[in-house]
Amino acid sequence: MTPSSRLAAILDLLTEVESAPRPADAVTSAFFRARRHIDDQDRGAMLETLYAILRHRARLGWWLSRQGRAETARGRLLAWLALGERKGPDQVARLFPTPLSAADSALVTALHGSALDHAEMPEPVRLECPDWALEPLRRRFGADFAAEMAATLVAPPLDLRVNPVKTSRDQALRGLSRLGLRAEPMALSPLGIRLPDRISLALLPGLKSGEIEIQDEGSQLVAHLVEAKPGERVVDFCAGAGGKTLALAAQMQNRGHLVACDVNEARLKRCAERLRKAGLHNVETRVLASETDKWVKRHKGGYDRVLIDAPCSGTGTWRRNPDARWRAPDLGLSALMALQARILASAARLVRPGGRLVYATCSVLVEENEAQVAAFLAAHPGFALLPLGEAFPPLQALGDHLSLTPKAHGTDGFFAAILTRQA
Ligand SMILES: C[S@@+](CC[C@H](N)C(=O)[O-])C[C@H]1O[C@@H](n2cnc3c(N)ncnc32)[C@H](O)[C@@H]1O
Repeated sequence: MTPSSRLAAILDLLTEVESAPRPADAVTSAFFRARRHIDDQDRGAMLETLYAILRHRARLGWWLSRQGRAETARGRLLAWLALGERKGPDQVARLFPTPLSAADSALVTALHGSALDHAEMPEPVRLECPDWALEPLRRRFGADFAAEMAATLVAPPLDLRVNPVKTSRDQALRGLSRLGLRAEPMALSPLGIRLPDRISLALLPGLKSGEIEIQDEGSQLVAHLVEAKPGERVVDFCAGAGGKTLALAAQMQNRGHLVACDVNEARLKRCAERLRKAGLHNVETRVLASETDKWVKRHKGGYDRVLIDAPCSGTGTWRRNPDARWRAPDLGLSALMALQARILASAARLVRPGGRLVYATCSVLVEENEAQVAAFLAAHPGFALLPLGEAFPPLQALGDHLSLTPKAHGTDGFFAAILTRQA
């Protein structure tokens, strides 16, 4: 691609991402599937620019409205070229795929030479924090609020989890090094591998063969804390497309019974496909009508381990999905919290006496995490908190709950509490 045709494609992609109600990663996958002629190098460069623009969305919007421009994809791309790539008006005019209007040229001329951040920007704009999450995040992070928000604006490394049913971590590391890729074992997750450099996923044949999966270290640790053992009966209550189901089934080495439940049938179908590819066949997928589906009542006390990876605000995923912060949770925070409490109370019935319940979210908000667990324990005296270090000694220093954040731990934001049902 010439620089100009690449910019035209970026503008098309950005326009689609901004107009579609779906997450940016889903839109980009569909975009490139429909344009197989775009090679890996161009695709990588396009994604880099797209994600840089998404990470600066509020600040670019602030500059546009200061110049009296509407916040459109075209305006944002022009502002990015001037502020982020520091291109002058002549360069932008040469590169841009369509002629610049007088207003476009005026915009680029006005912005050229300025930094992306400006002293007059309100803090939520400078930190790219949406209004709906401002107060809960300030409460959660206190003096660390700005630093934690800044950490969500740094591109994350590529995290992989090895599928122990097909290979070992050492073997996978050797394979990556033979491909000339820098890869290191993760500090905390025993099956994790981190690739610090940006690479094309096409370079990883293990993804196709099911030997490795893409999974953030925090998500791997949540699955690890379930400690599902071969031969046990386990439920993944909010299994979705199966990120953690795959990890649990692999821990069980294909022995025992794992039920992957969700209210969303399409996600469970995707989960079943991924399980097949990974060579995991001890899993039953089950569509629930709601968290109080009759199936739950019929299987009261029937499972050794239950994982609830609850629907949540997703505030822990902003580093990987920078566009997610601009989509307020569909339900609103308080309805989401009420749903989490209902799911927790209902799914807890599945745990046998002496069994383990893990409540997890990819949120960093206290309301969805510690407060939710405290309310559950107060209402369910038959359950007790198992301190993290007792379940997995390498995490002892983290306190009673797993509470990960991008700044403090270099992972996505994840929460997990381990609860045991008294025998
Ligand atoms: C955070 S996502 C799960 C992600 C998944 N565990 C993974 O690791 O890929 C939460 C899931 O909860 C499901 N969910 C929402 N409401 C539910 C309910 N009432 N009962 C069970 N699952 C529900 C959603 O469909 C969604 O797939």
